[in-house]
Amino acid sequence: MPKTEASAPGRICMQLTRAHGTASGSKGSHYKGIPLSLALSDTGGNTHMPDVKVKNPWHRPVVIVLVAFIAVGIITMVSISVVQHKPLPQKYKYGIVLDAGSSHTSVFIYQWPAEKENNTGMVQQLHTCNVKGKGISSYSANPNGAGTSLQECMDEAKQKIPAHRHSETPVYLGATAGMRLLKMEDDPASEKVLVSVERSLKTYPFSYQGARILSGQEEGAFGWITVNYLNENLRKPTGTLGALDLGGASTQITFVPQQEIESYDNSIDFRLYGNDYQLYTHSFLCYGKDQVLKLSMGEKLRSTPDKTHHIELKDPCFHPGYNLSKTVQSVFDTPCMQTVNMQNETFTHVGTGNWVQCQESIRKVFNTSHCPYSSCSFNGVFLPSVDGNFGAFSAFYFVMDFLNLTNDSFDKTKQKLMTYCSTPWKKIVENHPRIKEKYLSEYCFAGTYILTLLEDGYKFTPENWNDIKFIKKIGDSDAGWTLGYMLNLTNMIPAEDPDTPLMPHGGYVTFMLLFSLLIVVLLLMAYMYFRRSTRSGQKDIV
Ligand SMILES: Nc1ncnc2c1ncn2[C@@H]1O[C@H](COP(=O)(O)OP(=O)(O)O)[C@@H](O)[C@H]1O
Ligand SMILES: [Ca+2]
Repeated sequence: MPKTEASAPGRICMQLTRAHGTASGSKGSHYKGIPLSLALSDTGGNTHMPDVKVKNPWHRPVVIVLVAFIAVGIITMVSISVVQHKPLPQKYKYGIVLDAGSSHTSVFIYQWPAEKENNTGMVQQLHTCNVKGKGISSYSANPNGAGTSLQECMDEAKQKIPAHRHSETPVYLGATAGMRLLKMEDDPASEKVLVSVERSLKTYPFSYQGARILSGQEEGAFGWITVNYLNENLRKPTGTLGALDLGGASTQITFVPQQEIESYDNSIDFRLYGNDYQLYTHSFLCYGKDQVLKLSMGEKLRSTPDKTHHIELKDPCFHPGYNLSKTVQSVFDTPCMQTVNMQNETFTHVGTGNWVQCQESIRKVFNTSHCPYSSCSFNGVFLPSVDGNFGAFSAFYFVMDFLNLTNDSFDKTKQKLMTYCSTPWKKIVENHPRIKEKYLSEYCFAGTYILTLLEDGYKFTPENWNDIKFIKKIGDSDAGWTLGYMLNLTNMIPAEDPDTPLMPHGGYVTFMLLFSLLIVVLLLMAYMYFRRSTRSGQKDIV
């Protein structure tokens, strides 16, 4: 883990204190006029005492020069320390992370002040670019296309980052559930896609650091680090924010639980800024919203009694009046479920817009029949009881924001969803002419899935529903795993709390100036005092 640094201002302050001590010491050696008293005792009872004129030692040029030197020395020292600690014109460093998701790839450019990389909240998102087309896992049949697809956004990154910083700017690509599924389905194809994106990223003047598939735990943990870093929770003793991420192919839940974590796979330990955290995290592969839609449609197709004739799939999660011919292949082209043999290659997807039935059908994708722990979410996965506030981002936010459900009570959310799902498709299209019809048609399903996942899956209740904050950004930065991933790989989150300067720069400079002025004044006062006392001594002698 990264080093901690001792702060320079502290060291300089120490030197100054010592310099002060030396100055008073040298003053002491001139005090009391010892040579003078010795000369007097030597003269004893000599009655023919000559008219001794003792010279004031402070008037000796050497002493005056010495005092002047001390004063100049102190002033020089303070000036150097001021210049040394003057905030330089802000220099930024940069980092690039590519989020290769199942549905699409986004390029994130981060920047941070070069001298403050170990402080929380210092790294900010400078720019994002959405790669045109689908996610890299969709290029399994044409792997070279995956690398080429990144070019436009990477060219943009070259423009956004100053050229003299290019060579030191790290670039990381992290792929999530789409690539996890492709790896399961066709390992060589997933390797080819990774090689293709690697080759493409290496053609840029940045410092290429690797392209890999993140594990579900990493995706959850880095999302948690991102939201807590951005909220500046990590250096405070206050509580942390749980993280809920919903993608197209997987979903993650990560938080600090109150109870013991009963399964090893769900536990991650961190030491950040001197605090220990034990996180609970779980990633449900195949439970992203696009895969669950396939699971739920596949289930409906499977349970159709007559598979020999053209199937009209009546779907309560789609709006009344929605009617579209789809291929069977488009539902079963996933390793998340087994294919069903059907006579026809297509079916008609017909919406009926019934929220209660929609939720019933979604519940079927959660297996709650077994739980080897004291409590489970679904599919036999351990889940401690959810505790504290949660940030829900990615598709959790996109869907709930579209449905205008980011600030409602649980009951109101349910009620509004019911009304929305039963709204005729024609009206929905009329109301949202600019939104892609594929997205638009799926919001009823996606909203219902989110509610069901949070309530039935994660056991949120109407009472703690509002502990979930649907968020897109914190400050200027998107909530998501990418920032946490980069902070970790660049060692920007130290295990121990970095030393902070004793006082802010302005205060430090003022303190140093006042302190050295005080020393000069004291020296002058001492000079005046001893001049006077040596004069009166001379008078006594004379
Ligand atoms: N504006 C939007 N409205 C609804 N859904 C969106 C919007 N933008 C992105 N999404 C969805 O968010 C999800 C993002 O998932 P993604 O990160 O690609 O996958 P994963 O994290 O599972 O690898 C996808 O389901 C995508 O369709
Ligand atoms: Ca994602």
